[in-house]
Amino acid sequence: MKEKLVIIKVGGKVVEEEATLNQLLNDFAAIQGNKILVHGGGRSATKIASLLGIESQMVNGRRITDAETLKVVTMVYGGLVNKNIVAGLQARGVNALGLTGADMNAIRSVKRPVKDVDYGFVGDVEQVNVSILGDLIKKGVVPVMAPLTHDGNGNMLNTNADTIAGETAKALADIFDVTLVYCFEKRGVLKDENDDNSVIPQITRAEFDAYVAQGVIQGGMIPKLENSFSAINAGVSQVVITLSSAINKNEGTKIIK
Ligand SMILES: Nc1ncnc2c1ncn2[C@@H]1O[C@H](COP(=O)(O)OP(=O)(O)O)[C@@H](O)[C@H]1O
Ligand SMILES: CC(=O)N[C@@H](CCC(=O)OP(=O)(O)O)C(=O)O
Repeated sequence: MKEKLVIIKVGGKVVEEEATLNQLLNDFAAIQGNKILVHGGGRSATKIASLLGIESQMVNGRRITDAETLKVVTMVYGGLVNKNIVAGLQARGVNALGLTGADMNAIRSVKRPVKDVDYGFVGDVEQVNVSILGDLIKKGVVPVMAPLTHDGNGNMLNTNADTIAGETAKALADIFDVTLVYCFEKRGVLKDENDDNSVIPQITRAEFDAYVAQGVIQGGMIPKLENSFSAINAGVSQVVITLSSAINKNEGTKIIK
């Protein structure tokens, strides 16, 4: 039987606020056994870019990443956000190791080809290094993964954190029994975005398509669910979308194959 592995992905709004981040780190520290934390930080990058006079542009939930923006996201995700989380986990007795995709060649990607949109320095994941991540985890190390990858030719690339979590979960499902939890500031996928009591407890692909057609599910929730279905159909045992303070509770929206 495969050992269990829990992968938690936490989004930008939670990591940017001290109180919600601290709560998440407490809850993450309480998880027993093998685990990985994948973080975003999109909101922090947008704020710091703005302070530097760089305007942010998102298309389909993805950041248009020109050369200057790439410098900002590398500093913010690989530096500020990642190291704050690593230090916070170390303070809680978790042996966290911060990684971008370049570190130990953890995730290699290819610059997204220009079709309708030129996303600039955005990477599509090609390969997750299962042996390196597996070895680290089996040694008791807890990887903390930033939403950055590399192309193997010396270039960093910006990669959406939901995708990092989904692709890492899929790759590690070869050697672990993986549970993937997307946590954010809402209680799950909602029937009415403004009503926190309207959580959809479980969702199939067909229901997802219908909700998108009705406009119930939109924006950043669409790629999050696309990543979720991709993971559950590629051998990940469980995928859940839930509130960041509920990662250890049996709540939120469960993705059904
Ligand atoms: N039906 C829905 N239920 C919950 N959130 C939704 C829904 N439709 C759209 N959203 C939006 O999706 C957002 C989550 O996507 P995103 O901002 O990419 O998350 P993250 O911060 O985790 O990366 C929510 O903040 C919410 O505004
Ligand atoms: C290519 C791309 O869009 N990358 C994302 C990476 C950060 C991210 O995904 O952060 P959240 O989880 O907080 O949204 C971005 O720069 O916004």
